[in-house]
Amino acid sequence: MYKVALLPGDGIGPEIIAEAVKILKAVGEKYNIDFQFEEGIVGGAAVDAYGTPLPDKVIELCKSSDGILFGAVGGPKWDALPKEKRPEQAILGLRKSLDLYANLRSVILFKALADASPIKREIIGDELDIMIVRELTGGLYFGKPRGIEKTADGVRGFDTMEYTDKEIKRVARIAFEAAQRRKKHLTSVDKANVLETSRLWRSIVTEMAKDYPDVTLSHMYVDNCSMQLILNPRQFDVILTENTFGDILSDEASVLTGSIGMLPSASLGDSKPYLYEPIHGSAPDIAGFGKANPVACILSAAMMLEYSFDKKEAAASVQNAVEKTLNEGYRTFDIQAGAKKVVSTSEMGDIIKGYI
Ligand SMILES: NC(=O)c1ccc[n+]([C@@H]2O[C@H](COP(=O)([O-])OP(=O)(O)OC[C@H]3O[C@@H](n4cnc5c(N)ncnc54)[C@H](O)[C@@H]3O)[C@@H](O)[C@H]2O)c1
Ligand SMILES: CC(C)[C@H](C(=O)O)[C@@H](O)C(=O)O
Ligand SMILES: [Mg+2]
Repeated sequence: MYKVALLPGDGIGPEIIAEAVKILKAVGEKYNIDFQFEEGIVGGAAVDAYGTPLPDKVIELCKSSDGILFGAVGGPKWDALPKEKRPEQAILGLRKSLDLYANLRSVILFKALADASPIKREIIGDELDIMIVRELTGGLYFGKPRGIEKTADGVRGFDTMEYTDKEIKRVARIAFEAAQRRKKHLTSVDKANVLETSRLWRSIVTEMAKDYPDVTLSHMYVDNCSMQLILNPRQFDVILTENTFGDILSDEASVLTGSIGMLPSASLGDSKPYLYEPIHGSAPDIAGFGKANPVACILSAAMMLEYSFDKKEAAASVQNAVEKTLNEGYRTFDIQAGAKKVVSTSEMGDIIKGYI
């Protein structure tokens, strides 16, 4: 029996979580896996209900679970709140309090979606499989001091970008090991021509490469990487980068696959529970219309089957069901190119479920 904490959040969060649960239940029946689901209120919904985006009882629920499936948080309703009350604190707080320092963002182009990508076919090819390993609990997101303060002649806003050797080593180890299981090529992305944290990052990653002689390591500046992802995406296997760069590069990389609604992620640490979430946000512009693509959330659930429960066959069945659905021409509105039929969020979930 696996206890799964469901944290739907705001906007399209509840819509996509409902589809992922549908798929997990179907997988459970087929592969004889028992799930016990328990829901927690986070983000703007929790601000409205409890006055805080991440209630203590949700952290307790997560700590007592075997896996956490997170939807998305945020929206215009809560944008003017002070930082501690913003819905985004829910996901930032969970990552930090569970020490989930490595975020694996899987960038896979399904063959059927090659025409949904705005990148020319000859550049993107038929298949694309990049793994972005994003550091998740350090850098600008959590560095101190930070703030906004009055000065003699105006106002000053400041953030701190910081990394320790230990923080760099632990996430780099995960990236080297991921490369070992894949095509054995690691690109470490930094801004070592300007930033001190990047210079430390580069020297540590270079030193560590000696322990992974089967992995080819290269370094790339982040500005060049943002260009190379569009110019020649097939050069990449595993990309390792710090928190802010990884946030930006992964949204960019998602476009290669046709839509940000296709990209799942797994947030891992030294101990379980791990957390799984699509890389996209709460998409307030389409929330409530049944237009959200549930695939990123469904594939996040598949990552949970693999990384938290070691159910590789069940995880592969979800991946295959998504592939069959796309091959049959079913599409949500964000990936319409080549569609035989454009379907709603819940119809997409039903069709995928049918192929489990
Ligand atoms: N992990 C999270 O909870 C998370 C991640 C990113 C942004 N956010 C928050 O979400 C809110 C909206 O942010 P944003 O608009 O910058 O980013 P977003 O990812 O929510 O949306 C960007 C664009 O992508 C589209 N999109 C996103 N997911 C989609 C899906 N599954 N199917 C189809 N289209 C999809 C949206 O409609 C929108 O046009 C903000 O409050 C932001 O802070 C939360
Ligand atoms: C909502 C926000 C805090 C979050 C981040 O910046 O990490 C999101 O953009 C993401 O990519 O998961
Ligand atoms: Mg982001």
